[in-house]
This record gives sequence, C-alpha cells and structure tokens, in this order.
Amino acid sequence: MALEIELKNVSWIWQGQTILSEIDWKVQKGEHWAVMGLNGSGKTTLLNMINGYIWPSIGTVQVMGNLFGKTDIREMRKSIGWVSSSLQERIRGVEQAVDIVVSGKFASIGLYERPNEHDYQKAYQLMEQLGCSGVADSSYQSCSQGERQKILIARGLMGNPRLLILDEPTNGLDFLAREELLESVSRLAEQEASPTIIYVTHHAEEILPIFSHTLLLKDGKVFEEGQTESVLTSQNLSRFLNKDIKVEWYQGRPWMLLKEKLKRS
Ligand SMILES: Nc1ncnc2c1ncn2[C@@H]1O[C@H](COP(=O)(O)OP(=O)(O)OP(=O)(O)O)[C@@H](O)[C@H]1O
Repeated sequence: MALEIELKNVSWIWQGQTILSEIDWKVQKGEHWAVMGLNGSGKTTLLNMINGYIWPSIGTVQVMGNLFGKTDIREMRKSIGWVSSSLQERIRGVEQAVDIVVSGKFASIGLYERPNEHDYQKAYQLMEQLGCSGVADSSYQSCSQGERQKILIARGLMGNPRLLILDEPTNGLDFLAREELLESVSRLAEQEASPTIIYVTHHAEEILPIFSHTLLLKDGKVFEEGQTESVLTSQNLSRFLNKDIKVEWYQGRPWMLLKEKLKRS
C-alpha cells in the first residue's frame, strides 16, 4: 500500500530544546488518523513538519512520496488542504463565503487567474456537501463559528488535496455545532474520493469511527500509535494523562471520564 506520510526517527531541535523526539509514524493511503495530545505536546510542530514549514534536525520525512531535501516543497503543498486557527485569522471578514471557498484553488495552485464558472460550481457543491451552502452569499464575518469552519474545510478541498489536515477544527463551537461539523467530516471521509484526513484534537470523543488510527503525542514523543480502539484504552489514557481515566465507547466514539477528583493547586 502507498504511504502518504512516513517519518523515520524524526527529531526537531530548536534553540537547544528538543521539541519533537524520535518520531516514527506511517500513514497509509486509505487510513484516517486522529492526533491527540495535551497543550504543548508538539501537535502543531508535527503538522508544520508534514507541510514542510520546518525540517527535521534528525531523521527523514516523506510526504506523498516526496522526500524532504529532494523535492519541491511548494509543489507538494498543492496536494495538502490545511485548516487551522491561523488560517482563520488571515481571512478577510468582509469577503463572501463562496469567494473564500473558491480562493482555496488559488492558494493551492498559486495562480493569479480569475476564477471561472466551473470553480464557483465546485465551491457551491463543496459547501452543499459540508452543509454550509445556505451562507454561500453571506459575508464571512456574519457567519457563525461553525459555519466558518465548514467554509474553511470546503476551501481546503477546493484544490482536490490528497491530504486534508484539520487542526482542532471544533475550537469555539457549541455542542450542536461541533456535532454537525463532525458529521460533515464523517460524510467526507466516507466518500470514495476522500483525501486522507489527519485530525488534531484535545478531545477523545471527537475521534469518530472513521478515524481508523490514532497517534498519542506526549512531550514531543509518540506515546502510543496504531488502531484507534487499541490505543484509546482506559489503561493507556490513564498512563498518558497520569490520572485514573475510564473510557466508555458510545456509538463508536470514546468518551473519557475522570475517576478521581483533581487536586487544586
Ligand atoms: N518556533 C518555536 N520556537 C520555540 N519553541 C517552540 C517553537 N515551536 C514550538 N515550540 C514549543 O514546542 C512545544 C510544542 O508546541 P506545539 O505548538 O507544537 O504544541 P501543541 O501540541 O500544538 O500545543 P496546543 O495544543 O497548545 O496547540 C511547546 O513547548 C512550544 O512552546
């Protein structure tokens, strides 16, 4: 099977500090991965490495067959859709939602040409698919946080990426908006032409059944990785968080319960 991502013994050392340490990670085509870790565990750094914004100090990185150091990273990035809070910050609020989606094509192919009718048709279709076509003609700033995230995912899909990276896409969403967004991601993953999805989260219950695999990151190291149900056990998560954790599975999703009281510091 083709490898979409392969990190071999990767460390990233920055200003004398080891931020990522000895990471081995393989993502095969057809898999969807969740990446979970506490604040500061290195998730964003790992994503920045996959996107070629930083390079390993030690080890090798290969993304969609491109070995870093022997490839044109800008070319490679055209095949990656990326949704993160830093992208949110760069969007101009007055723009129409559909124009933001269309701009995904130009961000990914780097051309300064005008979008054509076909681009708009595709943007509307993606918005329909994600469940946000109702706000296609609204300004981005008038959209709710949930609608904005769907718009940005549609934008990320505009360039037909092979890899779609969703970095904490449910941040700031209320319970129902979050569930709706998760439903959209699930529908997307179930399509035959779906890109490989890498989904970064702090919350176990967001790891939907479509995420066949999970990587737990702790202090810049891989704590556990593999098939989701064997990674997200009560025992592993208790060790992971140094707390007594119980995992309950409901509708194929893991819900974490803290069995002990937290001591106030
Ligand atoms: N360019 C940098 N210079 C110095 N330290 C950095 C740099 N990038 C990341 N770090 C440090 O590396 C660690 C991992 O950061 P990172 O942002 O990858 O964590 P994260 O898991 O994404 O956290 P969060 O869940 O809070 O977003 C942190 O301690 C951070 O301060």
